[in-house]
Amino acid sequence: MDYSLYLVTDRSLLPEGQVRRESVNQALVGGATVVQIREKKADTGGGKQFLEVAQQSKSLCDLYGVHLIINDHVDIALAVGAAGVHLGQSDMPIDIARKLMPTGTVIGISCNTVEEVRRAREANADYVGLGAVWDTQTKKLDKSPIGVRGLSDMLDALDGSDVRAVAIGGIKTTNLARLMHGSVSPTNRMLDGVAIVSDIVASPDPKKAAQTLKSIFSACRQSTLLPLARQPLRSRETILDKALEIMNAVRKLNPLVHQVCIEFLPHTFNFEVRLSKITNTVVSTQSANVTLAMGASPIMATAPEEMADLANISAALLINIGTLQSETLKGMLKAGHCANSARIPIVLDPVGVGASAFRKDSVNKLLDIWHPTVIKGNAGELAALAGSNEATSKGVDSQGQLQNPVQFVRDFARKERCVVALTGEIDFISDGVRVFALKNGDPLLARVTGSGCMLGSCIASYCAAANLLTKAGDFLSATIGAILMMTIASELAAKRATVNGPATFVPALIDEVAALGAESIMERARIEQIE
Ligand SMILES: Cc1ncc(COP(=O)(O)OP(=O)(O)O)c(N)n1
Ligand SMILES: Cc1ncsc1CCOP(=O)(O)O
Repeated sequence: MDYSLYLVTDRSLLPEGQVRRESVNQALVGGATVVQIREKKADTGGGKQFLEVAQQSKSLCDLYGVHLIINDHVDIALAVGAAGVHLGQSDMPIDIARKLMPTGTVIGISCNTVEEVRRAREANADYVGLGAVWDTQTKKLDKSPIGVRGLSDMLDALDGSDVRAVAIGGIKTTNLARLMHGSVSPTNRMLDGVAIVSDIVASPDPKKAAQTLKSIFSACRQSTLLPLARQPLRSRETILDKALEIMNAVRKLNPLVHQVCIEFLPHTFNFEVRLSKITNTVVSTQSANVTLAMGASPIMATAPEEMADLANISAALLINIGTLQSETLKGMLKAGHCANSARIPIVLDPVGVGASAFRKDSVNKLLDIWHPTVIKGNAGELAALAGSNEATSKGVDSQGQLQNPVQFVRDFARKERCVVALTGEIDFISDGVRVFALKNGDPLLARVTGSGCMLGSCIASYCAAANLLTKAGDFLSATIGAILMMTIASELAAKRATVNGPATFVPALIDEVAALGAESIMERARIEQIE
């Protein structure tokens, strides 16, 4: 059975003038691969009404060779010869339904926790409906939404089994790509399908809605989600060469602030990058200045209304939560979503995420809606995000150490499916396969506010350039390159005769960023490939 686009019906959501049969018909033309009859209104109207809807749907599905599933009612499934039933946790147990239904019947069950997935597996369910992923208007939820990243552990619990998995709840064309990216398990297990109610049923054009959902689903399964292990492995030298190539490209970016479009002149590599930044207000001048010093062009903007426009003219997005407020959070949600749609890299700097529940909830919300390209943080921040208590945050600073930073950074990158940069005395960077340790940097970096935020700006600028250089940007090299540039610039700045301490260090650092050449990087880079 092909679970990819699993339509769940609900006629109470039909737009005015639309009839149920035609809505299902259009969804089937658009590519729905399974249809589940879930008609709560017909349910309360008695078995006869539900039976009629099920019979009508069965003949329609037969026309398209698509499987029909009945929600909750084994008797109706039997009566219409449906391919299967979908059961809730408080419905008839799977083993009893299995006894009543003919051999080969598909039995699916709703799961909201890893434990429920384990039980479904033991009970030989054919598939699990994982949800609700997000809040939904279609049903009053009695349990909290799982969120995209929660799905990954549930998929992991199915590893090595034939049980298929579909996600349900709040899934729309606008968040499907994030769902597909963010839910992949550490063993590369992906969703087999997505179950949709309102985004198809309530649409004025159910055929188009189904087509769009199906094409996003297929594209995500085929391309973006190539197992990490299949990515080419890279040596230390190759990574450094690539990082230098990106550095050289960044050095040639035109620094004009008023440039509103991206120009790419391949023969000279003299292109202009506009970097859209939602950043904190403590260090925004410094962050803007370091961006300019590198050659990129910053735009500081937070209003949700302008995010779509900015994503179209920006080459990268930096999200820094240093001075997070409810209003800026809305802008961040929208900005990341628009950046994902425009396929520009997003760098997330989760400043002090472990310091308050508001920050933690907010970052989890962000990561449930959009997919970051790079997450950069200190041990306390990344531990808080990964749910580990090995290191903690004191305000925005980190306290305590990670026992095994190499394993931590690799596993976290693998889980989030992005590049992770763990900053500290030694910086560890991983794409989930390779792990690099960088040992550059002057201690003065830790004595001034905003050096981490400036680093976020550098990484975002390098990712912008990497994305412009090749379609599949090399964000691991870009992150390494940016960290090397910033930390080596700090070493050179600290040596300057004019630098007497933290206050004189910051302007010298920005000067060194502006002046730094590839030779200094080659000479000074202390980079080691650990894995
Ligand atoms: C594919 C899929 N997954 C989950 C559900 C929810 O089913 P259930 O828990 O039985 O809740 P109700 O549908 O009865 O509200 C589903 N229907 N389909
Ligand atoms: C039946 C069900 N079970 C969990 S969420 C949900 C409804 C999903 O509807 P929508 O796709 O409109 O969010």
